[in-house]
Amino acid sequence: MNRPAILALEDGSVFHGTAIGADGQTSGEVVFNTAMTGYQEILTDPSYTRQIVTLTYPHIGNTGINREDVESGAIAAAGLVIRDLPLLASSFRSEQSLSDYLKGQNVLGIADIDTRRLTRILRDKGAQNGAILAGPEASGDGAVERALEAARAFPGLKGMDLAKVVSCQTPYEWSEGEWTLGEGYADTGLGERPYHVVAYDYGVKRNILRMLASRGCRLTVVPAQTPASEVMAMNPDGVFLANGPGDPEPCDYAIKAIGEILETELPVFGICLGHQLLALASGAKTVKMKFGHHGANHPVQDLDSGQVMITSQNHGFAADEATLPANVRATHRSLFDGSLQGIERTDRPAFSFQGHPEASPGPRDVAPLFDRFIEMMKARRQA
Ligand SMILES: NC(=O)CC[C@H](N)C(=O)O
Repeated sequence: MNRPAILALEDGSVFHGTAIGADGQTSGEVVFNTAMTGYQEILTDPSYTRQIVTLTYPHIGNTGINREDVESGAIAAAGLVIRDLPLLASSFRSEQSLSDYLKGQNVLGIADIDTRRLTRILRDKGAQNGAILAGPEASGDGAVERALEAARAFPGLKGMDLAKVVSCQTPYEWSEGEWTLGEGYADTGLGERPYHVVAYDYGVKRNILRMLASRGCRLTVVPAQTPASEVMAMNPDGVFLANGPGDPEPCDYAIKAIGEILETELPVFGICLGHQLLALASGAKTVKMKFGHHGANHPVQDLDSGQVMITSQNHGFAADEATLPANVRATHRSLFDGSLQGIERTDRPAFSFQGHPEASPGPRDVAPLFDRFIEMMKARRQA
């Protein structure tokens, strides 16, 4: 039996569809993602915390759910919006249906709505605060009004510090990711993995940790609010700044710690929220984008080589190129809207990227950025 669901937006738009996850109510910022694959990675990306994700590709759930293709331990998105849930999931790796997965984690989803109409609204008006009601909540008198009220009650992501909310609470070591001594990774005689990297967990995706580990890094993952002094006391070869949800600007603890780390000669590499925080700690400003970048085929240009890379993206804020101080250089730009996609410090071994070099939706064009971080750590050690 179909269960009803309602999606309402702050602008008054209402969509009636079918519940595919848990019953109840959820609210968040409604965004759209244009990737054709990767719904598991998207749902479990901690950067989607408090966001309701609309997938523009119409058939979602075809390959079911497996245990491996996850970026964290649980679904992070506040809800899922799709056009069509196939009746059958088919893959030799599938262990569960998308619908059961959502229900099992008490996450709401809505299907059978016109996601093209929804996406046009989000593109024209910008990301909207919204709410989903599902099951008994979505039927009967006043359901639409309740949904609209819940959508308008969501305060919006601007000013919301979520990095410290989703971060790990205690430090842990990470070593998953096959490491073989490859060309360019000279054995330093310091054991299996030669570089010790402290990774700030603002909502880190597991494949980032795997990609660092597979390049010879021993990782200590630390909570978002760890002071710089504690990180320095671990005597790392480099510091990694993770991706994460919410607005970077209110993360004052992170901006302060990164500022202190930048006073040393430690190599620093940031991805997404980590990129925005490196920019803020260097004196630049960040802005909220209209509808952000969420997809798996965004062209980004390397400003030095002129090369264009196909990249995965998931961000709603951006570092503002016009505010970069003299010691920060723009290295990458989006060819969709010209927004800043990468920076480097001219006075420090520190750089960052706005998109997701760890993602591999097909293209792996940006993966060499991980090698660049390794090279920086190697150079420091040889200096
Ligand atoms: N993926 C991320 O790290 C996202 C960064 C930040 N929360 C944004 O929306 O811009």
